[in-house]
Amino acid sequence: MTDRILVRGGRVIDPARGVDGVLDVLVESGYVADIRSRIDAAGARVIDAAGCVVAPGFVDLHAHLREPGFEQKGTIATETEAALRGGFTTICAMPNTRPAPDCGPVLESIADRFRRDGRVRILPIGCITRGREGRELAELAELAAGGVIAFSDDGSPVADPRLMRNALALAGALGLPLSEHCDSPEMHTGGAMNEGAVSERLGLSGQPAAAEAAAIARNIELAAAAGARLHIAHVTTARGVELIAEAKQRGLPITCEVTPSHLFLTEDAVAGGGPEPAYDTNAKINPPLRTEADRRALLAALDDGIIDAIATDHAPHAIEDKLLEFEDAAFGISCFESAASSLLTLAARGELRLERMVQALTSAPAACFGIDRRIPGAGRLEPGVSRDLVILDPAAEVTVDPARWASKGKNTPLAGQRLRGAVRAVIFDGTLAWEREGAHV
Ligand SMILES: NC(=O)N[C@@H](CC(=O)O)C(=O)O
Ligand SMILES: [Zn+2]
Ligand SMILES: [Zn+2]
Repeated sequence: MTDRILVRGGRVIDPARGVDGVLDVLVESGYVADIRSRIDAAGARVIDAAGCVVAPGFVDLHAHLREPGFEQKGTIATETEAALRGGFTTICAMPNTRPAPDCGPVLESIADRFRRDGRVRILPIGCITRGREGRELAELAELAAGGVIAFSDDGSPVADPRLMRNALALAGALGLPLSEHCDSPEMHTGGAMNEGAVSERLGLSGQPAAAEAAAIARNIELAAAAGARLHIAHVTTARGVELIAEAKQRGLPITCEVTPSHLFLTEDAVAGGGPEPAYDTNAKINPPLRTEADRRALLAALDDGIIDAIATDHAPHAIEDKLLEFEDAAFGISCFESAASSLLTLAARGELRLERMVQALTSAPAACFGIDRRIPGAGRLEPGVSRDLVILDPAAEVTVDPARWASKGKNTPLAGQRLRGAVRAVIFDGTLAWEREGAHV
């Protein structure tokens, strides 16, 4: 049985089709059926969306689901339920699992689990190298035939430039993008956080901005030589953005993403808000939270389209992975369930345009990986084709409460923070799949 739902009077933002206005949306028989200024649908369940934004279901290019191999951090069932609550109805799963999908049979077994346990649509990303070890190429052709949407060794940059060159050439020949975690770990001093004044004050080891910029520059050159599509995962530095802008100016098929964490937070989160350094391991992420100048450069680049998409890099960890000395704690922030609220808070502050935010969460990521060709209607609201939509309440006042999250990963530096704006409801596959209750996310 499918729902018949009338979403009444919301501000419908569908960047793919240039729609932005107060409209009614009728969902029926599993699809977005009609979008017009006034729809009468007798018998339909009515959701009054006045004051709310109605957008396509969000598309995430970068998420860590942890299963198989790290089920204490998260499972496909828990993390996709978290995705759903966050408004993400189509997500790309990074391959740093155990086993890692580096050949057809492993991919097939993981894809079976996705189909069985996924609460949202999951597109697998295949490894670049065997076992993600950076020594020899994975079975890229087999992975492409098995349906991967892209290749990545995320978490482990491909260090060997010749291997990277071969990977780009092969990925290009297979018509798939390669998403690269751009970093040069040999430039780090340990690398627990951003290298700079804060790391010095806290006595922590650092990752210089140059380590990201150098890797971005190298990978742009290799992609240009190979004529391949390169997607730069989680860019965090002002200099990285400049290099990407220049590559795009040259007409190279380079795309990139930024995380809500790097748009909303800076390295100061590591030290906490108070007078005493807090060494908050929940603010430990790779690449690290950077300076306020970097954050402003990321917002500006997102605004003018140099940064294509917002991707969560949702990285759940078990409590014991974070209850360690800062240098020993795991990297990563769990953020499916807080992403929309931190971005809407930026919009409320005037730091991010709402229309651009919606675009960077929907049509733009769908275009980066060609997702709309795999999943018709993904990232847009096309009557008779699209199946998912998100209702956002930009005026909601909410407190971040990870204890109530569906995600097993409670690792967020935002716990207890008051944010402005939240996901109100999510329609997935044409049914009302989730509605927020209470003043927390
Ligand atoms: N972002 C992180 O800090 N961690 C990610 C790996 C990654 O995205 O590089 C993870 O898998 O935990
Ligand atoms: Zn990464
Ligand atoms: Zn990641």
